[in-house]
Amino acid sequence: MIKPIMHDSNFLTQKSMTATKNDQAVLADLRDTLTAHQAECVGMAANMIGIHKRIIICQMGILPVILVNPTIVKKSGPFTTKEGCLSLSGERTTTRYQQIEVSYQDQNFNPQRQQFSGWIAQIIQHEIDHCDGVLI
Ligand SMILES: CSCC[C@H](NC=O)C(=O)O
Repeated sequence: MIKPIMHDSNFLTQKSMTATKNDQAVLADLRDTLTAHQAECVGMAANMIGIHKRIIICQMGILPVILVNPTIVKKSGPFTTKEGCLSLSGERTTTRYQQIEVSYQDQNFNPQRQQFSGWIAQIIQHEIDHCDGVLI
């Protein structure tokens, strides 16, 4: 189901909780909502649609990929950049890392560990920050 986008910074700065298999519906809602906003949005975290669970979705090429309970376990190559966010107005300067290694569960809740770099790594870092209540 397409959900409304949250803009309340009190809500968005709270930390999200560990997701479980009971949160399957959130995965579908994130897919539907990202698809509805794909012209202006490359990634979302569940709290952006009102759910404080650690679930993110990132546009990887044409494929939206879901990462459940993602954690950055390694990072290298810091750089400064500007980002926007569907939940905020304007762009803000932030520090990101070129390369990251992420442990997470996939959409079937199977454990995964994967390296990402460049633009996709940047989107994942932005969305994991959302899970921690950190806004750009
Ligand atoms: C560079 S990461 C930007 C991510 C942002 N989405 C919000 O969480 C967006 O503009 O899609």
